[in-house]
Amino acid sequence: MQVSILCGGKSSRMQSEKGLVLYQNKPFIEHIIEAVLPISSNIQLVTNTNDYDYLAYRKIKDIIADKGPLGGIYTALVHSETEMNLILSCDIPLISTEILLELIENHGTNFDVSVFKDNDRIHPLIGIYPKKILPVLKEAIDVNELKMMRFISNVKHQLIPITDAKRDLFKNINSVAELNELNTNLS
Ligand SMILES: Nc1nc2c(ncn2[C@@H]2O[C@H](COP(=O)(O)OP(=O)(O)OP(=O)(O)O)[C@@H](O)[C@H]2O)c(=O)[nH]1
Ligand SMILES: [Mg+2]
Repeated sequence: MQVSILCGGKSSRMQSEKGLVLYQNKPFIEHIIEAVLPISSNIQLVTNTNDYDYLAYRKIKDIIADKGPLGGIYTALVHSETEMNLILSCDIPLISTEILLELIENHGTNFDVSVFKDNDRIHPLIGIYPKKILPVLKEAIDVNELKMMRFISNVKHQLIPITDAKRDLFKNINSVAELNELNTNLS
């Protein structure tokens, strides 16, 4: 299974490349790769900068620039060699192999997209996406309808519930304040 990590955002809240900020002295991206490796070493990073060149995984640039995570997923799927794809954002340093396996194992074959849902929200950037949804993604980009939630509602999708106890694993860290809190509370 192809795994794609989206590293193409503007990091405007973090103000430095989000995938490379440190949690427990290790860049976020390396935490994520570590969680992924027991599942697949077929990893590609969707990034528009050279900041990730030190990592020995394939880097690909957004085919259509500035289309947000949806555009990143589009690029990931165009380059993917497998029908089924695990898509991850670069700002989830607490993600674990176990929870990713839970997603993969619960992905029903009669659904196209599978994403986690907790009590508050859906997590579209920890998800299973098939190559066959590429035309739907392209259409969304063409009409500039870039909201992930809107996109998901337009495809056959499965919401996989997660318990409150596991919620922290999904924490996405967007700002310096959130990063400081993470490093203070959880290290
Ligand atoms: N490839 C690609 N990934 C993107 C793009 N925009 C956002 N992402 C990724 O999508 C995930 C979630 O995006 P955001 O939380 O909005 O990240 P961001 O845009 O870098 O940060 P903000 O500027 O603070 O919103 C992160 O992994 C980003 O790297 C894009 O245009 N291209
Ligand atoms: Mg953003």
